[in-house]
Amino acid sequence: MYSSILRRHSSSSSKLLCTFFFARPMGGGPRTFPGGINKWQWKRLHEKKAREKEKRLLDHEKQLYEARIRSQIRAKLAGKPVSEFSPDSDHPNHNPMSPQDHIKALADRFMKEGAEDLWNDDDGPVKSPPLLPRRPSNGLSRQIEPPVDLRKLTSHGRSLGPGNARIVSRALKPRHYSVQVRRRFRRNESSSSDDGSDVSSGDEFSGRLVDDDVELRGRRNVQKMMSSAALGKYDVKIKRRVMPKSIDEGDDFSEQIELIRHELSRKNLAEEEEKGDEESILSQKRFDECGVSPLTVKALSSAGYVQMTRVQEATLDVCLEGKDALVKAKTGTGKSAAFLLPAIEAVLKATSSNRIQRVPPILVLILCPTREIASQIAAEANVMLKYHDGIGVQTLIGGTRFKFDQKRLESDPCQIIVATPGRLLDHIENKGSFSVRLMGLKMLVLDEADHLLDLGFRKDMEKIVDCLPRQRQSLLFSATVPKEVRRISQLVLKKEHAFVDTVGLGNAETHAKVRQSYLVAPHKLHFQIVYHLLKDHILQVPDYKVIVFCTTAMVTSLVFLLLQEMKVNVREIHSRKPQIYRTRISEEFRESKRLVLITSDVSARGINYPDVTLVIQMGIPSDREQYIHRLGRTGREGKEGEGILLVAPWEEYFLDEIKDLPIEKFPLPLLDPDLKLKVGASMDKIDTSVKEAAYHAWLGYYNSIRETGRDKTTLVELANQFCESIGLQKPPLLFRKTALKMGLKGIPGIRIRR
Ligand SMILES: Nc1ncnc2c1ncn2[C@@H]1O[C@H](COP(=O)(O)OP(=O)(O)OP(=O)(O)O)[C@@H](O)[C@H]1O
Repeated sequence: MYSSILRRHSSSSSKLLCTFFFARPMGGGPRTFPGGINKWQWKRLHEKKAREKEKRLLDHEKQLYEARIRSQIRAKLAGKPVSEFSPDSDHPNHNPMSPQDHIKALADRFMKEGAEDLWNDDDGPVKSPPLLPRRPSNGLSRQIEPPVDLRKLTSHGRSLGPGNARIVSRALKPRHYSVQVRRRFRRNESSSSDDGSDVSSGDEFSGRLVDDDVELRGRRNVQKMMSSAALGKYDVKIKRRVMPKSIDEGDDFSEQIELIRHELSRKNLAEEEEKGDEESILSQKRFDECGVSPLTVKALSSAGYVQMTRVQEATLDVCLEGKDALVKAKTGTGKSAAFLLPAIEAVLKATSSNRIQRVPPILVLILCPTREIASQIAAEANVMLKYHDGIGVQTLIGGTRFKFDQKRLESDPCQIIVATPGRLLDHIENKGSFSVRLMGLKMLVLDEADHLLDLGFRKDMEKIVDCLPRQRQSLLFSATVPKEVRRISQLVLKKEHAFVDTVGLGNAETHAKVRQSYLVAPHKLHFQIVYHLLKDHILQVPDYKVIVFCTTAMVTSLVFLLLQEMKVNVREIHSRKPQIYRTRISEEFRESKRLVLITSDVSARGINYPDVTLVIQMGIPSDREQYIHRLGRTGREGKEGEGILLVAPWEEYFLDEIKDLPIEKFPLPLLDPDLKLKVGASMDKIDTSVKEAAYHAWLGYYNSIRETGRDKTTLVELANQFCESIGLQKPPLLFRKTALKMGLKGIPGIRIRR
């Protein structure tokens, strides 16, 4: 209604204005115009006509342009100079052209300005066979595509858009593309291409700084270059490239073929080398070239570290510049040193300004999800600080005496703190002076960042971040960065942070050198299968070192006792063990060989046990990320490893979450008939209280997983199957309160304690 009133008002006011205008001649132009229209209507009419004329001209020009391009292609096909042809030449000569000219014609066509508009689906950018096959076929048409000439064609100094680049040939090596754009194309092409040689020269593993903005621009570019206007039927099809027999006569191609062969084998070799390089975690850069303190370099080299790993190389510059960063790199690739190096530099920088303060500030705070990781990082920091007098590192972790922490903080006020969130909060909330010291913080690091930003830690994290100064640098590191975490990371990071992804979108987050498989078997066979797998592995790998992950602490304890009973050389680590015990076992396992560690998820992330040969996961992990981190305990530092996931048939749904990873289904092994009796006899020796605790924990674990916890009746049935498999006659009693909390009260099969 408002708009119609407005319209009416404006038309009446313009009428008024016109009357005003034409009532009094203003000296320019007639009052009335042909057809009795007024000046404004006349003006609008002419503007419209001018626009239409302009459009017609443009259309005409476009047609001419297309015709010109077509005729040029015909001309090149005919092997005549372009100038000889006019767009409407009546007798286009389709003489066969030389192979070089043929390719040059193609390349030229796509290098013309606006050529992206000439490409359409008929040209088959993705589906068409690559111009340079790995092995040249016998057909001459394929053999005569010397990459040397193609490179010559690009040296015209013309800028190729990525869209063109994928078409012209990978042999063109468009070095001026940004890494992320090239990667995108390689990924797109990888499924259809058996070549991919050029694009893979973009280091798959090497650091990729993906500024969000740049990423977006890259994507827009791609879209632009994928324009779909067409050359239609005039386009040069691959079929036409077949060399007519006549051209063979008198021409000796043997030299050229030899050249191509040589070129291809050189390329294949380079590819192999690159592949080998990709699997190595080390980069070409040395620590003494990277601008960190010589004392740190000295400490690193005395610990045997000379070259940086790829993640270290990719992140160091960004971190040293003081930018916030979110870093994703595969497990076991040296992320700890990647954040410790800039952390030490931050301390050096802050202490060089040398303001003597009564209470020295904490300059770097490193947060980790488990005590083991915190201790490990502090140990690594101490190695790097070997020659830095006056710089210290301390841990604040649960499981130790709070008072003891306080005494250490007072007697040795160090600049770097490595902490678990819970204990850190205790200090923040209980000791005012600690919060004051935190106000000088320069750098916050979150190791295993996705886990720390997970629901379990989120509240603590929010409280901690609230107590920190806003003017600080924040670094987030993890091997897995789910989309949701990227969003939540804004809680800690500045908006304009860098995202350094050394894995690369679409690439597996696991190591190629780690063989992954899964077995599906009913619960009652799980213990027998695990024993069989261990025995088999121990026979095959003399220096074996195996980690078996269990779903919960109490199930871990049960599996440990069972395997110990069966004379396997085992140790256990889980959250129900005292910290001092955990630390001792952790150190023992780190140093040793020929040992099996049975553990819960406390060892899933961040812990560096060198040379683990096999990781077995009994039952599904809580999510995809946890699977990757557990598996990441093997195949560290670019070494080989193996991972086996053992699931019950109803857990198979989880495989969907990891279907993009290179995991294969293995058939069930042939189990020794005596094994059932052996397992049964050993199980009988285990205390019932351990089994009952395992049942409760099992129920709690699967109840907490969205997919399995939904259908309570099925869950309880499955729990009772587990119960049978561990040799319990009846499902253990549950406290009413617990059953209520878990939503299991009244579910058939649940027994409530009276
Ligand atoms: N520059 C280097 N040269 C040689 N070895 C290195 C280098 N940097 C780190 N390492 C070693 O690589 C191993 C793995 O390092 P680290 O534990 O930091 O990996 P990570 O990426 O943090 O793994 P996770 O994701 O499991 O936490 C360690 O043994 C570490 O000492």
